[in-house]
Amino acid sequence: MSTDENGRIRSWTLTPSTPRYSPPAGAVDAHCHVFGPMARFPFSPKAKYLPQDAGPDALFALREKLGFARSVIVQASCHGTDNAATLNGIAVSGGTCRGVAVVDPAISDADLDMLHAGGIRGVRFNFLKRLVDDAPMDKFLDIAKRIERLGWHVVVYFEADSLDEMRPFLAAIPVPIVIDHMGRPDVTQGREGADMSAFRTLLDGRTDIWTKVTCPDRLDPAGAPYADFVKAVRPLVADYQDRVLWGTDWPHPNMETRIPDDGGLVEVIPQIAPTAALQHKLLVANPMRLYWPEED
Ligand SMILES: O=C(O)/C=C(\CC(=O)C(=O)O)C(=O)O
Repeated sequence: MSTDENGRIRSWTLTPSTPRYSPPAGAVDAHCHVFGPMARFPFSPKAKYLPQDAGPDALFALREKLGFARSVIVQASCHGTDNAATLNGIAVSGGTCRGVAVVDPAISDADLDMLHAGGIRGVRFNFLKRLVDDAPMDKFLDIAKRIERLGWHVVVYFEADSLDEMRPFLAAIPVPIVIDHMGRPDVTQGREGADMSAFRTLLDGRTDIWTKVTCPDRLDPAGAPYADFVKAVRPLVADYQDRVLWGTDWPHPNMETRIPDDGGLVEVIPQIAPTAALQHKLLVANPMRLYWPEED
């Protein structure tokens, strides 16, 4: 763990390995964040963690090293509902980033339009109590209805033990849904364990629910090379191949005691998506359809 003299935490490695696996041309990292830089983009007073700066330059350097061409910057809870840092990351990317915002339920239509012009293509609803103080389903549903005209989707972050209470809420959302990190299943239960089975039932209920097959570092307690994650997730990628996304999750918020090697995370890709066709869907075709539909 690295904490600086101001108590700001670094949850990412400064020396990632170069992966042996090379992603296909045009690969998209569909889940990453930027933190600050704080001097320009202060953190929210409600932030549950205070990270060191992890701005667009560091994101782009890592992306280059890992062999990715584009990124989807997901607004992290430490920036609250002020999306300025995310918009800045998109603005300086020369068209190679799009984003997912977190918005105040009272946001105006004009401000939603501004977010769209800035490259935002979805809104994130975070239900993790350790990250946010409240998650009002009725207000989230209202936002989900209001973003339909923009062609956006929602990204929902919850943990496996709350899946049942999420079902009616998810069923009422009128736009495509992307579930972060498969709703955080216990991957040690295996491919047919209770968590994975419940999650598959959710995916089977609607063809426009997508998921990010991300975060072996968060989900597999044994750590690299993440054997349980691979065993549980590979069948999911095969069975739902047109609605899976992959991302680094850099700079790995709250992972300061178990900082992953980003190169090692990339090595997991060919294990969960073992053919070139699956890799192309996971890393190029699927994220392009969702985030750059005009190029599809
Ligand atoms: O980045 C992630 O995917 C996961 C996070 C952080 C997060 O979501 C946030 O700060 O908004 C987590 O589990 O702590």
